[in-house]
Amino acid sequence: MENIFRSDLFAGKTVLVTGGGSGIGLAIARNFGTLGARVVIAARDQERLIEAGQSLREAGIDAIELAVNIRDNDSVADLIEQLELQGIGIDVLVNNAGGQFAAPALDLSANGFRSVVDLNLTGTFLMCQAFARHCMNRKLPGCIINIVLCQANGLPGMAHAGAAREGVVNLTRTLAWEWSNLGIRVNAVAPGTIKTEALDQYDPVALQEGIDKLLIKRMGLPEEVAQSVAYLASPAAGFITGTCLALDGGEHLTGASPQR
Ligand SMILES: CCCCCCCCC/C=C/C(=O)SCCNC(=O)CCNC(=O)[C@H](O)C(C)(C)COP(=O)(O)OP(=O)(O)OC[C@H]1O[C@@H](n2cnc3c(N)ncnc32)[C@H](O)[C@@H]1OP(=O)(O)O
Ligand SMILES: NC(=O)C1=CN([C@@H]2O[C@H](COP(=O)(O)OP(=O)(O)OC[C@H]3O[C@@H](n4cnc5c(N)ncnc54)[C@H](OP(=O)(O)O)[C@@H]3O)[C@@H](O)[C@H]2O)C=CC1
Repeated sequence: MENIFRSDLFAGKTVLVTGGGSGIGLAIARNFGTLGARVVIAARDQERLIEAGQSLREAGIDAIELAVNIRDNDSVADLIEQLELQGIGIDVLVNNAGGQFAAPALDLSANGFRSVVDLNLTGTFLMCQAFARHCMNRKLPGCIINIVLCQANGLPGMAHAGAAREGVVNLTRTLAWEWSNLGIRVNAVAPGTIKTEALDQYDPVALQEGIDKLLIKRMGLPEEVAQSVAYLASPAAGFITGTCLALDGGEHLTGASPQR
């Protein structure tokens, strides 16, 4: 996909992408790297992360891999501490790590519900808070982009994820208020169905039914998410905060993918 941005747009900036070792997160990291940024990718699976980092370096991108479990506050604090010890300042945080499993609400165990909220909502909050403290230490502004999930019309079959992601959208608005005086802009991007390997865990028939309902009848591409994120992090979006951009082929109008 053609990149519409200037190749030195993020020169001198460092971008941290959680879940940057795969799928959408890796596309986001690659895009920022192509636009001149140093990128830090962080996730749990170190083997996959190192492979992703190598692929970025082979493309001439300055990339660093670090371990993090965003559900664990100590692990989040360790990540930031390691960056600060290495003298690396983060300018842009992309909270992309997340996920869920499909299950009807009646079948969800309390622990299953909790684990998805813990990952997507609490984990995102912990990363945001650690980043805001990092910005305060540096006395520099920052930018947060939270990747959520198209949930505007409810999310049948994924009640835990819908609730958690709507929570992140509201968190995005609240943090935009609270941290405006720190010069931190906070926005979200809500992708619909995006073509990544992670979709293999979903029923292909349910996925196709969802796509058939869209106004733009195809899956989105990770690179399309990456370019929207780059826009929101760029000076062109300097007057935008507290918003959530739907990137979903119209799914926020037509409704979510059908329940299984
Ligand atoms: C509708 C069509 C849409 C079709 C339309 C679909 C559009 C898709 C758009 C979105 C795409 C993506 O997000 S793609 C991203 C894909 N990647 C992922 O989703 C992976 C992320 N998943 C995870 O990280 C984890 O599995 C996560 C869900 C957080 C749970 O982590 P934990 O380590 O806590 O997991 P565990 O300890 O094993 O389990 C905790 C509890 O959750 C329950 N649990 C875990 N996996 C389960 C499963 N597959 N099915 C049932 N229950 C499960 C367990 O039984 C436990 O409950 P008890 O037994 O009661 O203890
Ligand atoms: N593909 C799609 O259609 C859509 C995806 N999304 C969202 O976009 C994001 C990326 O999805 P996609 O690339 O498709 O899927 P992936 O499964 O490839 O991405 C999820 C990433 O999150 C990381 N991750 C999961 N749990 C944790 C954790 N506890 N701590 C740190 N990192 C974690 C994973 O790495 P690791 O396992 O190594 O920790 C992985 O890199 C997710 O939040 C997803 O829900 C939203 C809408 C649609």
